[in-house]
Amino acid sequence: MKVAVLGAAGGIGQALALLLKTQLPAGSQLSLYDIAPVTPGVAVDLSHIPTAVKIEGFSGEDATPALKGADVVLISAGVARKPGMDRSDLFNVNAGIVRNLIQQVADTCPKALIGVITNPVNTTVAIAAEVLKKAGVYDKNRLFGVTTLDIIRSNTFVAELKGKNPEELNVPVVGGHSGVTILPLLSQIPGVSFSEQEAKDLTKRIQNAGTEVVEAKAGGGSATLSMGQAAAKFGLALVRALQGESNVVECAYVEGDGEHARFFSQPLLLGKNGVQERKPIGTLSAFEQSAMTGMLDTLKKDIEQGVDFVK
Ligand SMILES: NC(=O)c1ccc[n+]([C@@H]2O[C@H](COP(=O)([O-])OP(=O)(O)OC[C@H]3O[C@@H](n4cnc5c(N)ncnc54)[C@H](O)[C@@H]3O)[C@@H](O)[C@H]2O)c1
Ligand SMILES: O=C(O)C[C@H](O)C(=O)O
Repeated sequence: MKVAVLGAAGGIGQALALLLKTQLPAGSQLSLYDIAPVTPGVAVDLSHIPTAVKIEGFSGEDATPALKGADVVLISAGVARKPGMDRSDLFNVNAGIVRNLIQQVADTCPKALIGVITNPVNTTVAIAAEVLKKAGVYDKNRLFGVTTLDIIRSNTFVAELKGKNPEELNVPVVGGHSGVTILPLLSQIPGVSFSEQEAKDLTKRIQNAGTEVVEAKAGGGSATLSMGQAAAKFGLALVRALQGESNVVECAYVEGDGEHARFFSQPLLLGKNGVQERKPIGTLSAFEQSAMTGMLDTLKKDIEQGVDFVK
């Protein structure tokens, strides 16, 4: 099993690489790539950790050596937000970066499962899909926008509010990954209930959690460590599914049947070929239903922007 991390010298990339070096199954290969010249050094540093995971690092303009034979590709290359910015403000720089890297994935490891972390995820995943389509290798079951951070944040915040063990919670979060498009389904948590006001306030906190970190870091970037953990959780789930483990279910932003929007985050059963089954999002509360209706225009515009960029 080979996992490639693109953007591996960055805040997320280094945290993710550390977690993968220590948690990938024995015998796996971990390949790091970033334009930053330090990347081979990051790999040397991690190589001294005594696990049976072989690691190598590459830098420069060409990601091909890192991508050769990759089964899973996780992409966090790109710029991060500063206070006062929306995720959509990252489009101008990150759209081109994602287009270029996905083109290299299409050329080198077209069958890999791809997890896009780079923001704005609502749009960069649409860019990735269109690039893969143009290259004739698009499989909608193999391309994911990584929204796991919204789930782990929801688990944490719900646990804090309700005195629960966060590790026993798994809050489904559907929609997209920015502002109002992030919709935690708080009504579906077994054994936990919320007043109308609690549900409203908590939903808002989850939607603004990225901004909470951006403001706290005061110009020093956005979430990197919690995102490293989230990306590792998602990447390891893909690996477990590829290895034949059953009942691997994670929420992620994928192309579905278009019932709500072309791309939509929902619970997915993962298998050897990526998405094995798109699970229904279940019954929504009146508040969630209205939030869902309210987000769709924004989400569809975000997707359209990505499609237009590649046209
Ligand atoms: N999906 C999510 O939930 C989520 C969460 C947090 C951050 N993000 C996004 O992840 C991205 C990375 O965040 P970060 O904090 O790691 O940023 P960072 O600046 O710390 O790291 C980004 C890395 O990308 C590299 N890079 C830039 N252009 C590249 C290219 N063309 N090819 C290869 N590497 C390139 C840089 O050298 C840098 O090492 C941002 O877009 C951020 O908004 C997404
Ligand atoms: O908020 C950001 O810009 C980064 C990321 O999408 C997050 O949710 O923390």
